[in-house]
Amino acid sequence: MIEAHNVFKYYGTTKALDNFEMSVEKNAVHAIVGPNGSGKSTVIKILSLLIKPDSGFVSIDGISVSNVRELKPMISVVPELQTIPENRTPRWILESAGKAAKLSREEIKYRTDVLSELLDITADLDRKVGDTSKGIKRRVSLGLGLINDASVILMDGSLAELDPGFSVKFMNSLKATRDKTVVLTANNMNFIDKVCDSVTIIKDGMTLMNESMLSIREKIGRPGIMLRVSPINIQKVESVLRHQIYANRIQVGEDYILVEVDDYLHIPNIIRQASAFTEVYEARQTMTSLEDMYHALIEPSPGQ
Ligand SMILES: Nc1ncnc2c1ncn2[C@@H]1O[C@H](COP(=O)(O)OP(=O)(O)OP(=O)(O)O)[C@@H](O)[C@H]1O
Repeated sequence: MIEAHNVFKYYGTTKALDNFEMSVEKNAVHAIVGPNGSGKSTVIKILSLLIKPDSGFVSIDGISVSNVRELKPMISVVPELQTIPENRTPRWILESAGKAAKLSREEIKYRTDVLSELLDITADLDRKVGDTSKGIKRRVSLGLGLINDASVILMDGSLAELDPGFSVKFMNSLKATRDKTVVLTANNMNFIDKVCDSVTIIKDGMTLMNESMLSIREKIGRPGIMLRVSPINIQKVESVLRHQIYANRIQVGEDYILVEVDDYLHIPNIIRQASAFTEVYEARQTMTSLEDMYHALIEPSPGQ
């Protein structure tokens, strides 16, 4: 639904995007992650039709981003916090945006009510934004991004300052509508893992990875167990475990053994075998996370 291929973008002599590639499926929630200055906002600005790529191809629903007039009604960008007027109420702000989007009076009323519920701002609807918390201001900005019911929602850091519980609930409600494609920038891997359908990892304007969470989970989702054990006989335990066909990777420290397996089913066997030779103080399931994968991609290994 959203395609970006061979995209280059310069600001003067600064190369912000360097052969950038991204594919996002229709109605997916997609995260762009990367270090500061890697080009995330530049991608969002191109999709928001605010700037043009220098070369390459970017399209939404098969329509090139150069076709601004056709694409504009399909896209909504969650505005930056500083654009939210402090001396107005959330109700006034949402209703004014509804009028600007040429919605009917009934639609404005309906959408303001629905959004207040979704954003959990009903109690603050008639207070001046300046008298409310930063979180409420954020929620109002999200409301502005949703008021015209566009099919593509762009969020550049728009979920910052919100408590994680709210962000996950909010995104899940958006996903439940099944008629919105959301592209967001975020750096909380736990949040991305919970709500996103796909991820692009970007560094220095280049795509390091563009994949669905499903295929990422297949790659990283190898279960394991961390055993905290007595140092006595630890080598014996290691040698026994290394002979087990289901123990894929074993890491041993002074007082721990970390074993990766194909299936959680094998974990009781591992605990049993370790307990036969040494004392096991703690057994904890582990899983390589999206965060681990991100750091492995972003941070070059020593010698590189
Ligand atoms: N208007 C501009 N003029 C000059 N250089 C710019 C401009 N906007 C961005 N850049 C540069 O382009 C590169 C990519 O910036 P961009 O804002 O897209 O990165 P980002 O990943 O969103 O960063 P952050 O996480 O810090 O917000 C950076 O080197 C940045 O300094």
